[in-house]
Amino acid sequence: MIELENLVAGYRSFRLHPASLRFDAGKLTALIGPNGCGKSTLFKAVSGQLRAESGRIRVGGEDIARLSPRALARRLALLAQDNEVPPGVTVADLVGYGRAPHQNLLGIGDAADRVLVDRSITRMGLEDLAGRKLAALSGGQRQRAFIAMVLAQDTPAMLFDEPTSWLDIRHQVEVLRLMRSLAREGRSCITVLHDIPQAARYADEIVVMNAGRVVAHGTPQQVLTGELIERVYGLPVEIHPDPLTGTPVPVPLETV
Ligand SMILES: Nc1ncnc2c1ncn2[C@@H]1O[C@H](COP(=O)(O)OP(=O)(O)OP(=O)(O)O)[C@@H](O)[C@H]1O
Repeated sequence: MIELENLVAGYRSFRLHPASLRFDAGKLTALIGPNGCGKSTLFKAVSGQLRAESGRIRVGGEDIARLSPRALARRLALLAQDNEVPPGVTVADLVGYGRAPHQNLLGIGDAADRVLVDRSITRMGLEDLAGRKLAALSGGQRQRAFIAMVLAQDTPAMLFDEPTSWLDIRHQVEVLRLMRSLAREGRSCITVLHDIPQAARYADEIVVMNAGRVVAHGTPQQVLTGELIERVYGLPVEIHPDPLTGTPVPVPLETV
């Protein structure tokens, strides 16, 4: 479980308004909101990359301010939005880095680590690319390698910042299904998504942010009203049911 209690964090020119939220284990939550509203800032605070100015963040009941970076990395993994590609590193190396927080200080992994690395590579369909250098991969292949690294970290809490960007439609669906099954395994999973129909289909809950504030939190049916989408995104929409799942789909009121 991830709990935020009156969390304030940010930069000189941008600050999150005090946020109190609970992300339960077993649930996939989608974090949505316009560009620049503070979604990545929230993730940076929860993953310890950005110090909270006030308030508390608990992961699995423990205050992250009291955890070492290594101890936090054994509890929470983050797929960042912009991942640097270290030169010379192969897919298998990168996925192996996911095990680092669990290994001794010499970085020596055991058989169980290797099994997890192999399983993560397979789960992302990267078997044929395992020996290839990241720098020589396409954007989508690289994104899948970074997701595999998060899988190998095997933490009870996982944050994904726009995991479907760069991916073709089949790989998008696979990643959405993967995040759901990671949640069903008992983890707290939170993902930033810009595709609202996908968020509504796959997420158990949706958190909506606007201008640094959490403005709604609930099930897709509860949260995704035309009034809210128009207020938050400044775009008039009509809500239609998804033809397969019945979940809400905002349709912009504009014809080409
Ligand atoms: N390192 C930084 N230093 C100063 N300001 C920053 C920094 N990173 C982000 N910001 C500012 O904080 C605000 C929120 O940015 P953030 O990246 O959290 O938005 P976001 O909701 O994730 O946006 P997007 O959907 O475009 O990814 C923006 O106004 C941005 O310019």
